[in-house]
Amino acid sequence: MGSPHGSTPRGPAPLRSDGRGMWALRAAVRPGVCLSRVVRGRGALRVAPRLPPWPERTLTAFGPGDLGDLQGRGGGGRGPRADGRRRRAGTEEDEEPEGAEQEEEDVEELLRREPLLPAGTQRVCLVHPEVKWGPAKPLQTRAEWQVAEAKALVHTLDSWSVVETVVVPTKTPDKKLIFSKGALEHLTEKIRGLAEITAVFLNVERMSAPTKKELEAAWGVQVFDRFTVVLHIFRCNARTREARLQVALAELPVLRANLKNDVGRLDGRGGGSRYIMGSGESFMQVQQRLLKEKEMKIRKALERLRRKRRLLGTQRRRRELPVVSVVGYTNSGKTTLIKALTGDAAIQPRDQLFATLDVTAHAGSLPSRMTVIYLDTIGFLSQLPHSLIESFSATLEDVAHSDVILHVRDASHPESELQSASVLSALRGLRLPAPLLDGVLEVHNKADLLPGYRPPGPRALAVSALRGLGLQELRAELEAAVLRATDRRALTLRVPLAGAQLSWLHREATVQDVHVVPEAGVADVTVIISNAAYGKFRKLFPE
Ligand SMILES: Nc1nc2c(ncn2[C@@H]2O[C@H](COP(=O)(O)OP(=O)(O)OP(=O)(O)O)[C@@H](O)[C@H]2O)c(=O)[nH]1
Ligand SMILES: [Mg+2]
Repeated sequence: MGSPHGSTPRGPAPLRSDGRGMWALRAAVRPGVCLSRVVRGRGALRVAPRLPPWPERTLTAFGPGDLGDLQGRGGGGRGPRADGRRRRAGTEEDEEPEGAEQEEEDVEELLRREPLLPAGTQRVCLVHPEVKWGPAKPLQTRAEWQVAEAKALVHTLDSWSVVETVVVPTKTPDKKLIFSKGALEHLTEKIRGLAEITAVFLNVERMSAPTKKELEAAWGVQVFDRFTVVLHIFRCNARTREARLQVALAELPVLRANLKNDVGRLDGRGGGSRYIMGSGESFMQVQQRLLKEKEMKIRKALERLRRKRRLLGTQRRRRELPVVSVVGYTNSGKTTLIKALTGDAAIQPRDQLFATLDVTAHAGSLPSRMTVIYLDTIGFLSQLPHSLIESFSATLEDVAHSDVILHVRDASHPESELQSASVLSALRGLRLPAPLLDGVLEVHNKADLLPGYRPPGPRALAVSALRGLGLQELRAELEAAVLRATDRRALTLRVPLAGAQLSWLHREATVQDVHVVPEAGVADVTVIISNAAYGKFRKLFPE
């Protein structure tokens, strides 16, 4: 993406989840953002966003960041479609295969299905198993921050609230028996006594189906794990078609587990293994087949979208606008920083987890007036199952194809180091090209909350996106990084007005500014030029 003038080609980066259960998500360019014109040179880009109603709060996402997508297509949800269908004549897009229309309708129908969790008010008792000792102890995180993050997840959902929090020591949060017998009895007594609660949020990554069944029977209310709650948030916040499909894919393991539970219940009444009349299939087999078919449909629809995105990526590369992916832990200030760097008044950062689920692209200019595209991405969160990451993995491809990665850290957060380690570990899991990973720029945001703050290490910059502090330095650093990554330089060259240099530069480079000095018969020309072209220029026009 955006690798002007012969930068190193980068292959697609196969994705894998990292070992820490970190994840990230990218969806599609926000619907309703219009890009009027994209060309090289100055003043080329104008973004006129029309915001859809945003959810109250976001974690992070990566958009395809495709300028084609900015052209009012953006994708699914409430916006115009980004569904892989042929839209414009004269592009490289393939014709839709026969029957695609019907398939699209089937998928739409499938996406209309009921959410996993019931709509409406939930008064939640948050149960946090605190690992006190043993190998499962998280390396750095303290219980209160895990609890705070879990509460923030719950409060992200409309009309959900945490009415009670219980921290229970455990040695084995990932096993079927999460609690010791005594602890479970004590907990059950407590939960049974909380008449006002409607559900329990057990703050473990993933609960097995038998554990869920057992706890629900003991406590008399539904029990959700972190995976289910995050999935529900995604489902509520997903706007684009791609995000919705990815949520549907991520839901499948839960549906399969629920099916086993349901059939188990039926079996208890002697019904689960009965054959459906005449079909030769048991109830369980029919349901499994339907889920398999659903999975195939979703995967096919996603593949169509991704093919489309790859094509658009090729088109964008031709337009030669460099791309900066802005990544970071949720709530670190990514969206606020992009707003500050681009002056895009329509961007609305929210103090809420997973507010940014759909990736959006925003144009901004750097000191030499070079236009860059900032991709706002979905945030990272620790302790989420790999299957969730895998479902969303394709949406991270754009980060692998960007020119520079800007890692935004919340320097004021007590767990800033841990968050940073999680993000870097997730980025490593994306198997990004080495130069991209090595060149990650780090900004320590929210410096306004830490008077006199100096970031440790030479490569980090302290900024306040909210107060506009440190942005000049950041823009200069970004420009240097973009030029490095795209193998170009920004120069001001003095050329004779009578010579062929000026027209050569207009042809072979991006002329940003021409300042004529008539009395000397020369012009000072500011250009962004590839190193190769500059070599040619010097050969043709020696100093
Ligand atoms: N004090 C202070 N607050 C900031 C700063 N930057 C962002 N914030 C606040 O931090 C909160 C989160 O900001 P966002 O820009 O939405 O963060 P994000 O990283 O995009 O979050 P997600 O999209 O949810 O991952 C908002 O309430 C911002 O006002 C800053 O420099 N200083
Ligand atoms: Mg955001």
